Amino acid sequence: PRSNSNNDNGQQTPKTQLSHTPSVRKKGVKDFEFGKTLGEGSYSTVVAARDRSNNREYAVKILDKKHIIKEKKVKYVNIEKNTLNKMNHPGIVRLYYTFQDPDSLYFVLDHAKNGELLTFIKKLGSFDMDCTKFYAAQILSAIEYMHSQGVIHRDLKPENILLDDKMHVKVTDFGTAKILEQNADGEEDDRANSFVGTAEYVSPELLKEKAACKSSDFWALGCIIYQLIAGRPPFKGANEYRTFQKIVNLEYSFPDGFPTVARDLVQKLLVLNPSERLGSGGKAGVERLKAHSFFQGIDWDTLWQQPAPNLL
Ligand SMILES: NC(=O)c1nn(CC2CCNCC2)c2c1CCc1cnc(N=C3C=CCC=C3)nc1-2
Repeated sequence: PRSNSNNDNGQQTPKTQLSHTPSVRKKGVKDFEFGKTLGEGSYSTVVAARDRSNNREYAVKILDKKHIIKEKKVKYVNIEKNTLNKMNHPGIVRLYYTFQDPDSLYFVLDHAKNGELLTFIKKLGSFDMDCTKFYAAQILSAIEYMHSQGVIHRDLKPENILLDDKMHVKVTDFGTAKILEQNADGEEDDRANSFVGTAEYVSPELLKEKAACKSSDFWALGCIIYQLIAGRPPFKGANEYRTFQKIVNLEYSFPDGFPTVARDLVQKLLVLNPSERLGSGGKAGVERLKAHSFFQGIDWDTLWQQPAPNLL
């Protein structure tokens, strides 16, 4: 969590505002030189941008106010901003500050220059075990942190796992995340009933009970580890309905040559009952997952300081 002296600009304002201290000016569109479009959503566009004052590169998410209101997405936009504001971890895209103009909201975020993990899976076909272990460990480290902040991502997939200039993981797209503390009174979150993630990575409990839980992110991790090695996700039908059927019936198989230790881990993550999934059961559950022999050799304390293994 940021120190509470940070203003909207994410900049430190001196605790005692001395009279001669210049007031911190809010950034605006004119402070940036916008470049290529990185992605488009139904009510947002993400554009690479350079801050003219310090030449720093960002990804600026531009949200159209009229569209947000028309599509009744105000709640999602607030969830995304509140979630990102809570996050302070090397494996999660950082929100530096926000500003607005009459038509749009602007979220100034980390720019992950190497794009989506999916691009590298497609380019390479599959990852070797060292690369798979490193990226699975970084994704798990980011999930562990998110959960410690009471946040479930709910839509983890190789398209939302970005890679920065050091080829380290940057998880993004928290627009459909669930903040657990919002249901302090234990009320079922109505969004849990409406939102379903991306077909290939959605957990059986989200399909059957419409109840996302932390364990749903571990299910997605199992699908991603399988895909890093096999080059394709474990559950893929001719259409979304067929994919959902495969998931709830746990209908998948390992290709020949799938490493045994990875097979054992995936089998312990792709478990229909979320409470029996490896990783579930709070901190102790995550520690059991991190201790799995698949992660042998991973130093969790220095993981984010290590150079990424060479993918190519
Ligand atoms: N929805 C978002 O918040 C978001 N969307 N993108 C681009 C998407 C493209 C499709 N797959 C998911 C990401 C971003 C962000 C956060 C902030 C963010 C930071 N860096 C990048 N970098 C990219 C570099 C090359 C290609 C795509 C993205 N992208 C984003």
